[in-house]
Amino acid sequence: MTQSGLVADALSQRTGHAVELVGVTTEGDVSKALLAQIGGTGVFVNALRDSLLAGEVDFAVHSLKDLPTGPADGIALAATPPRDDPRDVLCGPSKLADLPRGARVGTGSPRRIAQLRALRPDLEVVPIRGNADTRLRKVADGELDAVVLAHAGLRRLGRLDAVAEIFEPDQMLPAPGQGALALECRSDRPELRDLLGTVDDPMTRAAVTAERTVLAVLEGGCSAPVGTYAAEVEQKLHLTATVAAFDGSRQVRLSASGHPERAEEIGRDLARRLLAQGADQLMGERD
Ligand SMILES: NCc1[nH]cc(CCC(=O)O)c1CC(=O)O
Repeated sequence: MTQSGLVADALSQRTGHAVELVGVTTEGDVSKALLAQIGGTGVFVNALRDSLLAGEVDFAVHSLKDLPTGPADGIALAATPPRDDPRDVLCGPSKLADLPRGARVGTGSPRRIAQLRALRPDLEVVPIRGNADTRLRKVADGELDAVVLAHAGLRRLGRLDAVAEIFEPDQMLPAPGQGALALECRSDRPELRDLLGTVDDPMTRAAVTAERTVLAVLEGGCSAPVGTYAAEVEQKLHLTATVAAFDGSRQVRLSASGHPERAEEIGRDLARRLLAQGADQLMGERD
């Protein structure tokens, strides 16, 4: 609701149209199952798309990283607004290096677990679910020593005060699409698509296209230990991607760059190079 409100304000400003927020509860909001088990199949997305197709709402705002990589029938990606900070953060009493040996760190994301274990093999990683406030409360209550969350989500909720450390992409590569939003509408509404397109940012779209193509070629969802980060460097799109063993013992990490218009090709080539270096074997391993 918070991020949709921000998008509604930006759209009203650009187009002069009033935007009404309609709350839709998704399976991802209510299910207690770990995202590593139910994620990647659109649990935060499907109910919103059903609402679009039923004509109950005109457009939907998603966190782009929650979108499955495959296309959806009758649905168009009308805009990717300028991306927020894509990095992951540690919330707790200290930076990662200063946490005591064996500290309990909450995250259910195989990508974050694998990269955390590579940085600090001694930590006890504890799977958690729930929204950001629920997770932060577990630290405040002393149930956990720290949690890993996305900077973008915390910023939108006004909870950056909880951040102890921002992970640079060379320590922890974010999820494909992290920090970016996706505006979807029905593909049979070209005028609406144009209106929504007023908040589109082409460089964000190029970056998330490259990142999500890596994930698609690796056939991973949000449960895959795949980290990516693409950004503009000297007018080129620079992409880095990693596949990490779940126990943190090994990582394949590669980079590529090219013209932003070739984002998909850059992502596809990088994914193939990762596979050639054993990425598929790393992805198949659990514990
Ligand atoms: N899968 C949960 C999810 N989906 C989007 C965000 C917020 C960050 C974003 O918009 O990319 C989060 C929470 C998190 O990862 O901490």
